[in-house]
Amino acid sequence: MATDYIFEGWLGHSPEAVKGKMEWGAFEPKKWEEDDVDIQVTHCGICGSDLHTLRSGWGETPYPCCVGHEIVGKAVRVGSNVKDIKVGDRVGVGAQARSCLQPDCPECSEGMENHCPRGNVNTYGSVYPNGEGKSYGGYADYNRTNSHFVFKIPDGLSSEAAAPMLCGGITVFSPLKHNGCGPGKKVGIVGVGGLGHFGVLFAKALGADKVVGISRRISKKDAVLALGADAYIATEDDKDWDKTNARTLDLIICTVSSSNMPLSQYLSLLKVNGSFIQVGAPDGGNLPPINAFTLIGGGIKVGGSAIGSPADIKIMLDLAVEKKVTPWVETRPLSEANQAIIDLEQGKARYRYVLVNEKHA
Ligand SMILES: NC(=O)c1ccc[n+]([C@@H]2O[C@H](COP(=O)([O-])OP(=O)(O)OC[C@H]3O[C@@H](n4cnc5c(N)ncnc54)[C@H](O)[C@@H]3O)[C@@H](O)[C@H]2O)c1
Ligand SMILES: [Zn+2]
Repeated sequence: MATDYIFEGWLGHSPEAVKGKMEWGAFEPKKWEEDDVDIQVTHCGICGSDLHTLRSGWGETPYPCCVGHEIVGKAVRVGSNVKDIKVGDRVGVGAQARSCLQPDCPECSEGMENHCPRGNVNTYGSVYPNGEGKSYGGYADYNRTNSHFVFKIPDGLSSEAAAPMLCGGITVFSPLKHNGCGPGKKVGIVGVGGLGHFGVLFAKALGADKVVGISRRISKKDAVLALGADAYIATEDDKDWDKTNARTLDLIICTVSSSNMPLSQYLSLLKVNGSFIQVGAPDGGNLPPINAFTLIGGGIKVGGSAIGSPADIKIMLDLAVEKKVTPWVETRPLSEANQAIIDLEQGKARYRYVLVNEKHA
């Protein structure tokens, strides 16, 4: 197989990159190992995390950094240890590129690689252990990732639909699945952006009785109902929304990453024994304070969730085919990635931008 391609992509060199200042350039992928797959990238979704990382919102990013962790493309080089992927297969990579995968790791050996506390490497902006290099994401021509975190894309899914599922989709699918979303349950999704729109789609696909989209303005109502939500709450436009809807939901998934969101009011929407799962990740990490009596009096639980395991990603992709889950995607040329991140920051995406690599698609 030919291995004479070069790794090039959009590189952020400083926090200014988030203002549309990424520059095209070459990068050195991780050192090749026989567990790896090289992917000729055709599609890459734009996740809110790309913006946090470009601006060093979660701590100093190791620039230069090529973001993008919703990658789909063609396998062009496959290591000799890799069993289930062939050259030519259509494959994808999400937000995780490595975990320790050791038999004595409770998380890895029990299918929770996404929570592995040692040797975890993000698809971009991480440093591999043992001098293998840095990780670089999918706003690029090629990507190199350990095959444990490379997924075959089922025939029933288009590449532009599958790409954003690999981070945006799994990040809501996993907490929905693990917190009882299904028949008989009423589920709220707070923040209807990329993740939130997947929250509505997957809560319906999992069979929830009622799915409520919760966002700030009334202007998104028709679109969110068209996505499949049964009801909509506009927290800045509906008067007394928290009182009218108090104790109506079994589960809330919150995708908002603002440190001053009305958290106590969101919690008041939960029934006794209800769960609130935070997936939005604010710059700096802080959420608004929670009053103990809100938790005690309401008998509610607050938790968090990180992306999803490889096993859950496969289950999600199969469910998406079976239930014909169709994300609302707007494709943008990879050459215009800088404008696309500006537009996402300004809230223009409806609901996920997917970059298409004109050279390979
Ligand atoms: N937990 C994880 O593993 C994980 C994985 C992926 C992304 N994330 C994080 O999730 C967050 C959302 O990512 P995304 O890709 O959906 O971003 P996005 O920009 O597509 O969507 C965010 C949405 O939240 C809305 N919003 C912002 N402030 C709000 C507020 N105060 N009230 C209600 N809505 C508000 C915005 O209008 C937007 O629609 C980001 O912080 C991202 O880093 C976490
Ligand atoms: Zn992401």
